[in-house]
Amino acid sequence: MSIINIPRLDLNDYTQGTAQQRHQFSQAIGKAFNETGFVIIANHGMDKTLIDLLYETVKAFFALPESTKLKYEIPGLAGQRGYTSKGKEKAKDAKVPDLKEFWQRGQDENPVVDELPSFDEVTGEVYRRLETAGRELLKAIAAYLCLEETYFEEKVIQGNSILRAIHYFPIDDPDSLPEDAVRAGAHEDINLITLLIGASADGLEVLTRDGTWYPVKAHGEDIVVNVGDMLQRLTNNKLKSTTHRVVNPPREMMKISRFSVPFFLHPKADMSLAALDFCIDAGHPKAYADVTAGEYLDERLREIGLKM
Ligand SMILES: O=C(O)CCC(=O)C(=O)O
Ligand SMILES: [Fe+2]
Repeated sequence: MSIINIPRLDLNDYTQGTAQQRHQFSQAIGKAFNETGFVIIANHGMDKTLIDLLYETVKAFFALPESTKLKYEIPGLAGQRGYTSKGKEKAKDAKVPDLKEFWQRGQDENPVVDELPSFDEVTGEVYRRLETAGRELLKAIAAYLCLEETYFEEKVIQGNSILRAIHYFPIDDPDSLPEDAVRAGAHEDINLITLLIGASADGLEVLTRDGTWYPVKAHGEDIVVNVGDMLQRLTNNKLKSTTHRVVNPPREMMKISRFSVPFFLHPKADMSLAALDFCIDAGHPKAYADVTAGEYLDERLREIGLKM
């Protein structure tokens, strides 16, 4: 039986807590990121009303006719803004694309959805709240690493973070699917950390160190936060970017859509991902070549089929 410990932490302990609570929060998130790469976070700054409004808005977008959605699929942007249609993105080593379509918004230059007047405002508000929560989490991680608490601040302010609203679309005839087709194939996230707003249905699983898959479920308004490859590179594998996937539901539930909204916290393109000195020693030789976040993002977008 695989043992996996995904602790639930209260972000208020860090943002409003005593010195001791702040220290405990940093140690707990660091330990979890060191062991499994995942935590559940409560009190992240988004209430139920905003999350419900977000899902309502996102569902309304994906319910638009395909021809309307395709107006917002903009060539040359590698899916980094606007709509990405079915069949475009696949996990790096997967043979077939994921069973999903999605919308991505960034810091600025986001296309406006003419058909849904509140779409930009609602997704923009969620973007800003998750960016704020993410910056606090990075402060706690910096403290765990014995860096200045503000180490990540100038690297992520006005960074390339992406809010992605995903629709795992209904499948009317599961027999028509290629054998390996899944909602989201096994992958690691590219960015520093990911903040995932609880999905509308089960399916998210993480790969434990002994090679078994373990379901992750956030309750209520809690969010799931995990380490991405950029933070793993920076810490020379001290913090783990754990493989995860979204499995298909049982056959009879394939007709039901699944929605989720991850926020991929990215730094600015010029941040160096070269391993921190103190993460390299005889037992932990330098594992990765020095690259910038921008170079690394480009390479990864090519691998998943979003960039030519
Ligand atoms: O839909 C989910 O629950 C997770 C999605 C995910 O892992 C991703 O988009 O990177
Ligand atoms: Fe992911």
